[in-house]
Amino acid sequence: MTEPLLSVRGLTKDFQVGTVFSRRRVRAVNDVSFDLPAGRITALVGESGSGKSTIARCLARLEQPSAGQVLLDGEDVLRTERRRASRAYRRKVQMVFQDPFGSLNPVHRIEHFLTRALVLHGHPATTEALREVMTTVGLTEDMLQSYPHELSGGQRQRVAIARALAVEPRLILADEPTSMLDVSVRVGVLNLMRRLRDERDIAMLYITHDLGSARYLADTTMVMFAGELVEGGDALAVMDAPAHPYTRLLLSAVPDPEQAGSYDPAERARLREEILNPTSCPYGADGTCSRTEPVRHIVGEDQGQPHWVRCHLRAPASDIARRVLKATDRPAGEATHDTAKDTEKAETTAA
Ligand SMILES: Nc1ncnc2c1ncn2[C@@H]1O[C@H](COP(=O)(O)OP(=O)(O)OP(=O)(O)O)[C@@H](O)[C@H]1O
Repeated sequence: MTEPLLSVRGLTKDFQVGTVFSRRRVRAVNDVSFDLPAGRITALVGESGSGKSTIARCLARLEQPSAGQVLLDGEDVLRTERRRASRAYRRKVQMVFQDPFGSLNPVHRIEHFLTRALVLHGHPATTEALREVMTTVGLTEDMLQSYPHELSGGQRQRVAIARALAVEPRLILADEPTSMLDVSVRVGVLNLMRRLRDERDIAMLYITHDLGSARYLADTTMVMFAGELVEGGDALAVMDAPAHPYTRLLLSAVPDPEQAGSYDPAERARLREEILNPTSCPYGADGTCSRTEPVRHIVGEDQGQPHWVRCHLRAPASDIARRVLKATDRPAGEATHDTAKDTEKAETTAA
């Protein structure tokens, strides 16, 4: 088995919120570990506020993790580049933001964004280089002279991907890259990501709350709930045989176009009840999962689709590690990220 390109170990992120008089800590990400192999798309799915963007922002070094390791090619960059990421790290790990409108400054032509990315990372911004990167993302060379408002949302997101690609990254962190796009152009961006994986061996972390697109695009899927990873593995295995009550709840919201009546509000209500009901799901009010951490174990072997889940309900009794967790705040409130500022920070804070 080949080494993963990037490994995350025990990643934890706390935010301080509130006023000077009522400071409190919000744990947005708690002890998360996973690998991102080259040439694979890994989807990170979960509802709003579950901590997906915080993970991406920690990996892009826009946020400083509170604890954990981020190993790029086996080297813990949080130790070796403690204060801020090196230029080499930023070149290898690029981020594409959700908002294709906010991430491109309207006063500049497209050529400016790509030239700037190339120059910042030490590549000559030749006409040939610009043409190549535009062609790769399915845009024409004449669009280099356009302003962002002259392009469609889908085209703008392709420019954002082109900007990331210009520096020849090995990992792209794509945070809801299609959620602001019209359905008709979404699939084009998803297909572009797939092509980049296949042709350039790029690793991708695809963050989404759209399970349909995760199923369409991803090789591996990880499910995030309240700051923790609860289930993961082969994308089809997770989607076809979800083991965690929360994954089943998420999937129950996705209608199957080939199956009439597949969106069943009564079934969805039952699943929600299963999560909230202390006798059926320890994530509920009896708090088993907040007192003792469920260990990862494998499910679905009997159906030939093994993947992992962290759930007391699914654990054989012998598997349950009775490790007492520190009391942690659960995520609350809304994140306020400014895409334009983030883009600028991601570009310019290279050491
Ligand atoms: N800068 C911040 N300051 C305080 N709390 C934050 C900050 N950024 C995120 N959070 C909190 O951390 C939690 C996780 O937020 P995050 O944006 O990572 O979730 P998400 O799963 O990406 O949601 P969405 O899909 O809505 O973007 C939320 O409760 C959020 O309010």
